Amino acid sequence: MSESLNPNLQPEIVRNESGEHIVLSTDNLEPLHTPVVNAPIIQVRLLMKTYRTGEVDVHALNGIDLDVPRGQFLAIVGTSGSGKSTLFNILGGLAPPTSGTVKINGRDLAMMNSTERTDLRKRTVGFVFQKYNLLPTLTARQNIQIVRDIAGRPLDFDDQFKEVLEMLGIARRMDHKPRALSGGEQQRVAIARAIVNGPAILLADEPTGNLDTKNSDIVLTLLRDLNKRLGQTILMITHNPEAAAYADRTIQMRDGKIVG
Ligand SMILES: Nc1ncnc2c1ncn2[C@@H]1O[C@H](COP(=O)(O)OP(=O)(O)OP(=O)(O)O)[C@@H](O)[C@H]1O
Repeated sequence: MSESLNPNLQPEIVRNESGEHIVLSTDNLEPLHTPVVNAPIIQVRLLMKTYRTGEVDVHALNGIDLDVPRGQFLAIVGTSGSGKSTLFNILGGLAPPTSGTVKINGRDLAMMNSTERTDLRKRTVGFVFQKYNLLPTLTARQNIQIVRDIAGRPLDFDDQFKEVLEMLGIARRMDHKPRALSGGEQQRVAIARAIVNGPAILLADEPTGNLDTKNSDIVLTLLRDLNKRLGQTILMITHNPEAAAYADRTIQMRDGKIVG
């Protein structure tokens, strides 16, 4: 197992000397918001994904090259069917490419065994989806805690996570089940769940797709705060140019390629 996946070196949300919460990265145990001039945290080369449906090949990704520097907030826009979700799934280790390479933290996904890929999904990458995907029978607190329990690192909410919950504006909603929360609150619980293991990368697929303008603004502002204050690298898929405006950089996809 590589150093970056050593459980003793996994990213943590900790306090610095000024009492601020910061994220420590896996590979150098430096705060992620300290500029790191070496390799991009995500490096994609000549990525192809072809789906075969009957006799027809669909080239969902058609030669993607992409570098994402550590700590960047990147928006991925593009028309329906342009390959955004396919790219998202491959970057998160949820699906294999047909060819090409993806390196996360300098490690080639294709060279990882299934345990290492599971570790990647549990510790290095956090996911936020359009439909929140909270477990309906659990409270907000339990929805967040379960992720830490699975990783074998039970969470002390008060000590370790309270300020993050305050920042997300959901500290007083922790004992409610999802049905008692608004869509915006559910998405903020989903964001808390996605970052509770201190992942270096947050992948968000249409995180505001089900929200009204007011709640969209709240969620997007929070993502930007996470990026600026905690140094989280964020990749966000969106159809909405106003949402993309919250990011540092926007790439546009068309027909499985990056076109701008
Ligand atoms: N499992 C699959 N089998 C066959 N074709 C697929 C599969 N998944 C995606 N595709 C095709 O691959 C192409 C890219 O799809 P993808 O879902 O990545 O696009 P997208 O940009 O995320 O679209 P949307 O914005 O509508 O979610 C589309 O033509 C789609 O029909």
